[in-house]
Amino acid sequence: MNVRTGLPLLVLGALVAFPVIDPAATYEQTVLLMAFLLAIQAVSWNIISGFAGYISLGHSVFLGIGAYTAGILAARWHVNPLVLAPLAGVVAVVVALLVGSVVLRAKGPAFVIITIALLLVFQVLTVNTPALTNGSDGITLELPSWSSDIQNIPFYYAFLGLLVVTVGFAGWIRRTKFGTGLVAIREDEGKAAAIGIPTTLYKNLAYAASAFFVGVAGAVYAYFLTFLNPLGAFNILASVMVVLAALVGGKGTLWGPVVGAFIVSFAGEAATNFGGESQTRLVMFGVALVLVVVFMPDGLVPLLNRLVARKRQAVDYIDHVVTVERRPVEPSVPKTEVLLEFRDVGKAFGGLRAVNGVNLAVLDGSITALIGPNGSGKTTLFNLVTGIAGGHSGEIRLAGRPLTGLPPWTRAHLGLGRTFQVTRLFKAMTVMENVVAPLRGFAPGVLASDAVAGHEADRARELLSFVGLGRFTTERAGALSYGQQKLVELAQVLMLEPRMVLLDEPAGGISPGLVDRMAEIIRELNHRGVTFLVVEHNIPMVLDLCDSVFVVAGGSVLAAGPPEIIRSNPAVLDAYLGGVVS
Ligand SMILES: Nc1ncnc2c1ncn2[C@@H]1O[C@H](COP(=O)(O)OP(=O)(O)OP(=O)(O)O)[C@@H](O)[C@H]1O
Repeated sequence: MNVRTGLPLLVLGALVAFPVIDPAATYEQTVLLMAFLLAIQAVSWNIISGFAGYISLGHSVFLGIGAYTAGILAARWHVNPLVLAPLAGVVAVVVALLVGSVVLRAKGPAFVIITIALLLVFQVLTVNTPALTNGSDGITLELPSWSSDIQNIPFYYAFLGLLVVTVGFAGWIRRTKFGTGLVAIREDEGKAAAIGIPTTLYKNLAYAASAFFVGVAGAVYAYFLTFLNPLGAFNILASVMVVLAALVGGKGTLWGPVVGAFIVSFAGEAATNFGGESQTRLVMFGVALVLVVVFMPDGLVPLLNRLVARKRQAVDYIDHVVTVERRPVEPSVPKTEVLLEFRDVGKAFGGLRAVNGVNLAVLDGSITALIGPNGSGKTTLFNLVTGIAGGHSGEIRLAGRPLTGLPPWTRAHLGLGRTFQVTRLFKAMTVMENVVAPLRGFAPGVLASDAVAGHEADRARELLSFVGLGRFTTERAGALSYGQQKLVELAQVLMLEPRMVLLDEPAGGISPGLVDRMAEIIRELNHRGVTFLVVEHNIPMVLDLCDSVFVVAGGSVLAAGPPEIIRSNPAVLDAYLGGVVS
């Protein structure tokens, strides 16, 4: 057993034993159970905000919803609120799904503000529905059914048990394909969609998953308090504490929110005890938030992890050298069928016509180039094909199927892969995680499957060896050289088993040796049946590699044909190629 599993088990053992050893320590039990409650919320918050990167500043809204669900029903049905706890969790999930389908369309600061507004909306709702909630007078619940001798001990174990389950749940999510998808969304949502991850569904499920245990805990909390009112149940300070806990410990990590919740709870308690007035607590949280954001933006757990990793790196440092395995390339077969077609496609950004009546056909099995001066509309055409940009005129078809209206992930599932001009790997993930992240299709079973396992992991290893990076699987993607990142991005796209790959400047910014390797890989993949549309400024490479070339200028196709013709076309030479063609 190592420190990572041994330490939590040791702490858990001590926490389980504590009330047995000292049953009369009511105050300490209360402090601890409040820390457990904060940790349950912070770990849950971490699913939507730490993993997926959507910062919810009003997350304790689900605590209030769980508490009110249990409070209202317990008062009406005269049942123990603990029995209603699972139902409270389900109600929180239903609210999260309903609310999430609207609020998760917003991103960044807009989403943060909406989540605060949500807290206030529920506060106003509970005040203004007295028939259901007893309005601002609140709901008084029956006292716990057990003897006052043991007082808080059942609540202590209920919250501790819930915390263990919540941590287990969050840890399991992080290990699944769903969890990897959430981290991909956090790192680069557009890219995640382009590699087949249905981002809208993932975000909604993450929001719902982050609400369940908070709702369950809300029901237990209602019984613990035996009194509920709108201001207490939908409290902004309680929500800020959840965020602070996750930030202090390290959002996005499994244990960070737990560690942070204990630190924040104990510090808050100390401020209340020694600070004189309750305002001390507010000032302290405000100052702590600023200090954490400025000096420890990643939180405590990642900081400790980095310190340990730095030591380790000094011992087993690996030299970053790409080994190139040369493969024979046979002549490709003639192509006649159209795979990708643009029919009179136009796209304007305000008054600027970036793409203007483009007609273009990429033959199945070909390597087709799209060249043109900077700003001529090449990347915009790629964005229209992959669905990153919409709102165009005309029609784009893949294998005869119109792509209009399809989200980027469905286009990826149809066999459309794409690399980016500036590589867009998920830099915080390992090379392996990056390569297994794409989804070739979506079925509910995918969500729960292991992120890095089985056939997919084997295939990823195979692809990484193919591009010459087999030994970098455990390396963080951000630590690789730019050229290596380009190759990993290509391996990532190949996981989609694409029919067609759009390459945006594959040779841009990489060393001459890697340019040759890249051309060789493209040729070999083409020989295996992959069709390419390549945007590239390295004209000698393009003319050598491609079967046909489209030249665009000012958003329109200026010339098209095989490389020999393009090489000698006076209009093309004039507009673009100049002296670079050899
Ligand atoms: N999101 C956007 N909003 C406004 N204008 C844009 C946007 N994207 C592209 N443009 C403009 O559209 C035109 C075409 O840009 P695009 O990036 O497609 O050209 P490009 O041929 O790919 O250029 P480069 O070779 O430099 O990458 C440019 O004038 C650019 O400024």
